[in-house]
Amino acid sequence: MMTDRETAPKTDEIVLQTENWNVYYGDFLALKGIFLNIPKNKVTAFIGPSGCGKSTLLRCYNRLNDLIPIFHAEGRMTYRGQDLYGKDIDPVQVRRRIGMVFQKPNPFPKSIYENIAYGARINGYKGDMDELVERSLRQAALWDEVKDKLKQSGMAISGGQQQRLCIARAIAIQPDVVLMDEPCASLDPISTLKVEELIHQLKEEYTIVIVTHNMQQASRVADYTAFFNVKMTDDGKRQGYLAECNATEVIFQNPQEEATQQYVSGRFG
Ligand SMILES: Nc1ncnc2c1ncn2[C@@H]1O[C@H](COP(=O)(O)OP(=O)(O)OP(=O)(O)O)[C@@H](O)[C@H]1O
Repeated sequence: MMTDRETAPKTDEIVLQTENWNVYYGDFLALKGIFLNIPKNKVTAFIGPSGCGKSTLLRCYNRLNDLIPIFHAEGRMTYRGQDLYGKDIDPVQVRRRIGMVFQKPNPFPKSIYENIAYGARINGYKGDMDELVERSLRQAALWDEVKDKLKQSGMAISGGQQQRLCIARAIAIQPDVVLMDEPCASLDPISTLKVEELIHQLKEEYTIVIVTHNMQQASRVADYTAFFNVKMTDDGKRQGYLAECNATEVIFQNPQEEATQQYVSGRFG
């Protein structure tokens, strides 16, 4: 059996690193002993059965769990070598560098243009706003579909377009990392493929971590895949842990752990 320390990719430049990371909700230890490296300009997918802590870990990376009063974490999590949970770290600044796209598209009830411009403006963007809006929408592969209706509501477009608008909004503030929590869960197959193509392009500029329940999606988009699992504790609690992380083709074709093999071949989860 591999040790946890051996589960992380080592060859690439590392952007996010966790060492012996434990997450509690109240006194419930939801995620235990995570050692994981997230490499630069790659897509890392988190897969695993429900409740294994994929979203919990993802939300740790941009301090989003801070908003949950019963959350607390132990261990070390660094972003480019800096302690993400250090006393002098401003979570708002963290979220500027490490953006997030959620499962359900959540555009602001504002125009398509303002969906991009608003965040950029409150983040102090001083450049040409028209240019930023166009560039962000182009990067999100949405420009051609919305260029003639920038003043229309961002909520009056299809779900797939809304999700690409949310991605455009996330990248408009020029983050370093984009976290995606099941970004295609509410999309039709064609929109899903568009978002997957987009993820491929975005990794040229950004580091991406994606939670997905869709194993085909992980195999299509991810360079690395981390398989999380749950185990029953003696007192009957379901505790999440990182079973294995490796190059995606290894996880899908030649995993080291029996549970990974069973999960990727659809035998549980
Ligand atoms: N806000 C919260 N308060 C208390 N417990 C929570 C909270 N959020 C998550 N949990 C618990 O933490 C564990 C991990 O949940 P999490 O949502 O991270 O798992 P997941 O792998 O993303 O699951 P899914 O695939 O179903 O979305 C679960 O036992 C869950 O019930």
